[in-house]
Amino acid sequence: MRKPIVAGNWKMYKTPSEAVNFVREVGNSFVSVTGIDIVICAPFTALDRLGEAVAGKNMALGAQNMHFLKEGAFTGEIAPGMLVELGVKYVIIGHSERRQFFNETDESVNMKVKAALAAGLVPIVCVGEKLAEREVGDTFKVVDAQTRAAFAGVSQEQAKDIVIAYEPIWAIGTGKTATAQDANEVCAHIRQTVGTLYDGETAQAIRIQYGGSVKPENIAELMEQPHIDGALVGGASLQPQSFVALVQAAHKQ
Ligand SMILES: O=C[C@H](O)COP(=O)(O)O
Repeated sequence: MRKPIVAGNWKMYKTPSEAVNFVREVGNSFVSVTGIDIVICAPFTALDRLGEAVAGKNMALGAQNMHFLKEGAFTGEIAPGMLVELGVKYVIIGHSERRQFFNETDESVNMKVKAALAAGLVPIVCVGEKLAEREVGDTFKVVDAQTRAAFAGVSQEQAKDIVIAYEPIWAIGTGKTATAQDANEVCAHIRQTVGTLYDGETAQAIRIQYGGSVKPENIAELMEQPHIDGALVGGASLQPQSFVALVQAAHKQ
């Protein structure tokens, strides 16, 4: 039985004080919630104060990116150990916005996945096709290649800890969601790919989220699907009431 995971990806929104106010407004909503992992992936600048704010609130902290080296002369970059010291548990790797705007490649994604695992962070690895790729029927081919590349050189034991987020790029921030059935079909294919890389047990253990215009209104149907274990949520995770509603709707499944 895979534990569901709902993660908010705040992208480049919220100052540190806005982030702390969010947690204050969420209050104790999640304190007695069990059986689901609840994660906030905040901007780097908010992580320190958030670490204190979420203590005892049953929310884990995530970052949205990191460098693959432990340290070095890389102006503007953040190393895995810097995140660990702030109490960060998860890190999004290879989000399509980073692939599109910041030259993230399958190779750098793989290096970051390995570095995150080595540092004790749980990578949330994003895969997903562009609209043009979907239209020519290449969805499976694209997610298959991205998944294989991301897991290259990762041991079976480590692979089980990785979370994959399937995010069709055309559904991000557009209000267009893949149908729950279509999303499930792609997640099933990703699971199958993991199975060919490792084995059936690993494929069954790995958690796969869907992302792309997820809202409190559509999360339940997505979570009902057998291969969807959670959601990576952008816009709808920014308001406390909406985030609480997302977790509640996801948790009923
Ligand atoms: O990481 C989150 C995704 O990019 C989805 O964003 P969205 O929920 O605003 O469509």
